[in-house]
Amino acid sequence: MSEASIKQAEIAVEQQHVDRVYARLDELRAEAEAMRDKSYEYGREATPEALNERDVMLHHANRTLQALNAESEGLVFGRLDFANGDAVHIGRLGIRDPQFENLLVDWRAPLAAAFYQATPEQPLDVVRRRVIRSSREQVVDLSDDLLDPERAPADMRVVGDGALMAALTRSRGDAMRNIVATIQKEQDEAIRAPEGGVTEITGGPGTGKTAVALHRAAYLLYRDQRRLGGPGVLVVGPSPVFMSYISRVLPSMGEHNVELRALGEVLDGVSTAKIDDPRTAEIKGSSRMVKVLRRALRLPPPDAPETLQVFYRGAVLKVEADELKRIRRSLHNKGGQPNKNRMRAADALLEALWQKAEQLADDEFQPDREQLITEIGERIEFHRFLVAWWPPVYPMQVLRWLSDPARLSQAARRLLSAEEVGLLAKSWTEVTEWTVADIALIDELRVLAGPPPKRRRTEDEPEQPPRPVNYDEYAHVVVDEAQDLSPMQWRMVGRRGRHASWTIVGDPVQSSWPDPEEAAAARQEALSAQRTHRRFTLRTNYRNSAEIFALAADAVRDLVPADELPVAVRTTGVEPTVREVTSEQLPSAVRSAAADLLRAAEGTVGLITTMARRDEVREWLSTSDVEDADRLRVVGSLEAKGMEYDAVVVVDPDGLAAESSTGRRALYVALSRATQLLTVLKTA
Ligand SMILES: Nc1ncnc2c1ncn2[C@@H]1O[C@H](COP(=O)(O)OP(=O)(O)OP(=O)(O)O)[C@@H](O)[C@H]1O
Repeated sequence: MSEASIKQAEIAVEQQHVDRVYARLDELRAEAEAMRDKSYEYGREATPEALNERDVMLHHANRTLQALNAESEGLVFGRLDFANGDAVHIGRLGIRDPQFENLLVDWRAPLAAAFYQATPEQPLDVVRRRVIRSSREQVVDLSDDLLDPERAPADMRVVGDGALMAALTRSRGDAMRNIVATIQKEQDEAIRAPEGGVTEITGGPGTGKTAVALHRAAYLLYRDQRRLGGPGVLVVGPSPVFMSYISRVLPSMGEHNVELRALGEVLDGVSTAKIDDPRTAEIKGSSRMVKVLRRALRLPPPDAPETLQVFYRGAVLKVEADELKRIRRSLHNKGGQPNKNRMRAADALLEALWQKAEQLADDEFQPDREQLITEIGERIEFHRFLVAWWPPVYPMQVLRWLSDPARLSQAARRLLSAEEVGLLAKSWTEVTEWTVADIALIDELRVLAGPPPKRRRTEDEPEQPPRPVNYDEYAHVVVDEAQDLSPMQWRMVGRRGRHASWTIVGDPVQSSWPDPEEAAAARQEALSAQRTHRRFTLRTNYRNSAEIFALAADAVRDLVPADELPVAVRTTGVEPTVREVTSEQLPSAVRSAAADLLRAAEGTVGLITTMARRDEVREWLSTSDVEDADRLRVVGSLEAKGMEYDAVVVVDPDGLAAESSTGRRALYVALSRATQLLTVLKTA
């Protein structure tokens, strides 16, 4: 038999099994739907037991349906043949036949671990590992590894080679896919590491850190649904574009209950993707800001009254400016959140008024302490004074107040330079949209100020759903592109995982944060409650061709020891194109490079340029009639973090490297985004 017909015969064998799996899937789906319908009937009897039973049944039925209805593509993707003649099929779910025999083993189950861990050196009783590729319910390709030829039966057929290579050369499209069929051993070790404490996964571009982090989340959810289910897992990443890029990976594995949030979306009620210029972002992210904000909250609000004067039974009681200042200082010195100290502030003012009254007491004016405090405390004018002098503070309003350079200088004395004060004040003047860096400051202020009193709902306002107040209920937090979190962002994210276990993935070489030591200290503080730290390093770059990665690595060779850079496994024989043009020629060069790559590559084409030039480059392309422009994405260097495109044009690499103090690293990120083709356009 020819090799092709052997393969066809083996495909037919696997197709039979795949058909059985899908038939059983239909049965299970029908059973779950029947259970769901039955649970509604239970609900009609309103006894507490019946309602409770209904909830349990409904929850179970819905979860089962969610898992069964996950994308059916690639449901069965692997098979292991063991030395004792047994065989199991591996898939995205576990499915048993009515006799409870395994038809399909969930990739996360212990029995499936050998699929990822067996090697020719350590075959773990596996003779043949088979990767099965399907299109919908049809098996289209197979690829085998013969791991233990000595123990293989004589009639065992081995077909195809390189399931991984085949997966890597396929075009990627707009959304990241799951890699369950081709997870590699070093990746699997990180995915299946125990849950507790901190699991840190580092590695260069394209080593699968994001993929591994998401598969780890799916694995942990499978292992401990009870603890991690519900809103138990939070995944934080750099940008909404990135979150949308990775958003299908977990649902494709049947996991829907994971919160994915970009750094600009971590805080409820406000969401932004706007990025400050590098210098301003650097100041806003620095841990010096904690003190600046603390001091800002101690300052009197703008237009606070300077004296307090009350007429009481014929006497004028007056608390002067200095004394009011002293009272404010002593209230703050006692600690506590200003919003929780409003009653204390009222008491302190009334006490000061009583002391004035006591000083004025004579034969005719005989004030009584209790009486005075009750009487003045109930007056509307006193409440008006209190609201102006010690108002409820709202985090965003405090930042707006700091657009006044004089006020900000006071809060930032000896912490920020005059230039830094100028930049911040300017960024908060007439804000129409907050920036990603502002979100961490707003969150810090939320905690420092305490909850403001609840505004009374007007009748036509809908009731808001209850929100978590302290955000610390997550059981597991995954941080992606962790090298880019500023100290203030570490504080914000750290608050979400006070009692959680953590998976942290990143690559220090790709960092755009200028002071790594400061960020490391903030990160250590955020994770200070964690006792266990385990580390994994991924060393193989699965994204770029070797030719593309060699050029990308040149951007950082003198910044990093060579053995800290990953190794790209795929050679294509296609070198990146580097072209030099004049500034005048650049717009047309960009248009023609984009058009060339759209013709040459399937899937997405990314144009990566400086943050400052992004809109201009978009403009150049919008006026051209490039075909297939819906496959084009124009992004600034920071927005390219974590992203991947089939082909990439890097526009003005020197400008990109010069854009910030970490520009060379940003250039390394930009040059390492392409899976197939790369064009670099330099300006002379
Ligand atoms: N074992 C694998 N099988 C198939 N594809 C893989 C495998 N590992 C990684 N990939 C693919 O390689 C690409 C890069 O993976 P990923 O984005 O997770 O890398 P990363 O380390 O997070 O990269 P970066 O640091 O550049 O953001 C993705 O397309 C991913 O699906």
